[in-house]
Amino acid sequence: MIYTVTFNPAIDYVVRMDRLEPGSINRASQELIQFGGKGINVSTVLGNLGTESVALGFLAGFTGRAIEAGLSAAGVRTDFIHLPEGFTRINVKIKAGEETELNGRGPAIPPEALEALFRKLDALTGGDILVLAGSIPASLPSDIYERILERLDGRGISAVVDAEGDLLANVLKYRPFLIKPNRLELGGMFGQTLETLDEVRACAAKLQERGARNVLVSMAGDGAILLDETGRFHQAPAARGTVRNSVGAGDSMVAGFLAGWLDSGQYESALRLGTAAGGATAFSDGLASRDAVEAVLRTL
Ligand SMILES: Nc1ncnc2c1ncn2[C@@H]1O[C@H](COP(=O)(O)OP(=O)(O)O)[C@@H](O)[C@H]1O
Ligand SMILES: O=P(O)(O)OC[C@H]1O[C@](O)(COP(=O)(O)O)[C@@H](O)[C@@H]1O
Repeated sequence: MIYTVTFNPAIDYVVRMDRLEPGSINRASQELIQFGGKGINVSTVLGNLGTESVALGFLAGFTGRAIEAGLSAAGVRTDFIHLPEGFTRINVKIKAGEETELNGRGPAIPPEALEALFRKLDALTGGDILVLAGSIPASLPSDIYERILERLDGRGISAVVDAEGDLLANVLKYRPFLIKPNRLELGGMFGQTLETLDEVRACAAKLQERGARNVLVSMAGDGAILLDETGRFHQAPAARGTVRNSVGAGDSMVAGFLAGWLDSGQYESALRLGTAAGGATAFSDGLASRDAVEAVLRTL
């Protein structure tokens, strides 16, 4: 079974307008709600592709209840821990020519709730896949992903980590099956702005040397590169289409990659389905549907 963990889910409130003027009243020409947070997006797109998963994590308040109801209406299995105080954040994504994002902090996660998550993770067994994705609320220690992988180490569970900075750097020693930084996040880990593909490849190789088995670097409209565990580089140009809303494109790529890998055991096919899912989300208003992914696949 695939389990996704989202420490800091979010309602993504996506608004479109011609122009954003700071300091004045801006009115949206279109608005849309997505039940998000990185692990949740991965579960949703996996479900759309016909691959079952269980979404784990923490929810609070009315926004948390809305996410749980929305996921279950979409047929996604969930097993969230409900926090006693606060509310799940609302992340505002403004599309006004360029994209501006305002991501909330999220509720505090008390030690008992964290312990409850650890107990759920203790039930995972060999062959399971665990996706740890997204930021963590400020109340948690920054080594939390590391602690989870330490606890699961040696049990035959494949980890997928989509996170930034130290959250990602500190798990590499546990040999995660897959990591998926985007180009900006990858460069940030080395204090560099990555301009050329050679620079991207060199940084991906450094993360593999530190322990990651497969390194998938997404580069939005410039596609992605994969350094697979055999040391081979694969390059995948982005799909072509009209971009509508790229929120969740990276998570969709992770979902497509996993579904493709489970189906074929081939990295090339996994990357192809990842590229199609990422593109299909970028070309849709919400996350990629199965039909949208299949339509993009036919163009690759
Ligand atoms: N503008 C786009 N055109 C086509 N494909 C895109 C576009 N944006 C994203 N994608 C696809 O989705 C993948 C992940 O997107 P990216 O924006 O790099 O991830 P993240 O959301 O994690 O920053 C890309 O590698 C690409 O395949
Ligand atoms: O946990 P973080 O890093 O704040 O990111 C959360 C945001 O990322 C998203 O999961 C989208 O991520 P991607 O665009 O990178 O795929 C949104 O749904 C959510 O608002």
